Amino acid sequence: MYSDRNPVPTTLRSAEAGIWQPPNNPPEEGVPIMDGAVTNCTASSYARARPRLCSAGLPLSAASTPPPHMLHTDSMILTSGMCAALMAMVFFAMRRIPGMAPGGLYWWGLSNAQFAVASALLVSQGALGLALGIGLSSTLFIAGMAALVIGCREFFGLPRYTRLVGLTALLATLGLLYFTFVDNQSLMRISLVGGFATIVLLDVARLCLPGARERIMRFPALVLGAVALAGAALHALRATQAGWMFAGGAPVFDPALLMHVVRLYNAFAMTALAVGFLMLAHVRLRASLERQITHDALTGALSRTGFMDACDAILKRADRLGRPVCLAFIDLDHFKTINDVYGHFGGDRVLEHFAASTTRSIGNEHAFGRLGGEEFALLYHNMALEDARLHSYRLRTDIERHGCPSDDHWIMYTVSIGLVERPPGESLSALLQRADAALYSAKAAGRNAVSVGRDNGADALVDLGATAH
Ligand SMILES: Nc1nc2c(ncn2[C@@H]2O[C@H](COP(=O)(O)OP(=O)(O)OP(=O)(O)O)[C@@H](O)[C@H]2O)c(=O)[nH]1
Repeated sequence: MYSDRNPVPTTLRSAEAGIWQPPNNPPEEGVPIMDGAVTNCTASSYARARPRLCSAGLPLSAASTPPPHMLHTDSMILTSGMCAALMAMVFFAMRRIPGMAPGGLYWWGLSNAQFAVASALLVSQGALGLALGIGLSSTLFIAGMAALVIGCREFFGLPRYTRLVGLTALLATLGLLYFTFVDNQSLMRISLVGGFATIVLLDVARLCLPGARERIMRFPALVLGAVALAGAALHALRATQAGWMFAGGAPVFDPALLMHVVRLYNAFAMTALAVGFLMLAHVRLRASLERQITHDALTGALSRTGFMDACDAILKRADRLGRPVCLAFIDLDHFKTINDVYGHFGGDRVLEHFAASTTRSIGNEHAFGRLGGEEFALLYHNMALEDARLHSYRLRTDIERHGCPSDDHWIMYTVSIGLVERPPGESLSALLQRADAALYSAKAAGRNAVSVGRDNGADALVDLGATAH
């Protein structure tokens, strides 16, 4: 039935591919949609070809209604545009959560808003004409892609290169406008937009995939990387083929089919990328909230809650493996006086200095936390009493000798430490009480001291510093 003089109508060819294109919504001007005689079908030639649907045995009513098993590209683009609009609202709303503002959310919101408008323009191209339908929607698509990659760079804490990305997007847009209004060349438009999308998606994949190394980011990072890589491959293929055809080469893949696949990909990817970014933002928000609960904001040491949780885990492990555990209760001496002399800010510097010095002096397997004010605790895991006493002694003497650097002077301060070893099976609260009692002894003995508490409740004061009084 079909020949070079009477080629297969687009609807039927697309139907073979499982993709339905409504006959009264012609493909982009000048895009070759058929092999054989009609190699450069325009809207008008498409309109001329339309009656052949009927002569091909397909009634017009059937041709204008998508068969139920096929995909309707315009509906998909419109649906994904609506999803993009919703996602934009979600990103802008999330941005208001404290601490989330510099996480790329503004750019992702902007990008989704641009995709939403671009989708609406794209599906209305029949009614809006070339300028708004193709020109503006492609411009918005380019701008959305630029915002997407800037958001990614900001999220991962890298330089945003806003000017470079913006300049590249501007050049692509100028080329697009030239090949729309000055020299109407759809193949060059496809090349430009596809080339720009390829670069952006490759960069997004390059930025996201390393995030998969972090356990909590693995899933969204892999999803984003895979979607971006697939998109980069598709856009690169279409852009290369369009450039090749512009240079006079014959198409390797069916251009109409490729166009539909890319459009379907874009419709799917807009939502997939937005959901992926949302998952990344959620992971970041969760980690930040967890850190706020488990860590002290001023010193970076574990908070009381974080310390208790870490102690529970360490004690369970120690019981299971039969390992020794010691607990040191540490209090900064005369801290009220430090505040009075150096101000609250000076006192804060001392707290930060002590936490940093202690953290530096212990490994990751021990737990160190700020229990409140100027009180800290250190749980030594897999360390017998003598080693823990030596560490406590060194910590006390280092603090006493070096003090805390401040603007133009040193704030000298000391610490008192109560140390106990845990007999197997002792509860955390009992251990804490004994360490507190040992600390009380160190304070009572004049401060700047390490007091070791014994199992039977007696304290053995083992070391007093030079400045103790
Ligand atoms: N700068 C600063 N001061 C704090 C902070 N939290 C608690 N403080 C102060 O720490 C001081 C603790 O004073 P005290 O409990 O009397 O203890 P002290 O002066 O260290 O005396 P001793 O423990 O007996 O040596 C109080 O003045 C609190 O205001 C903080 O986060 N920053």
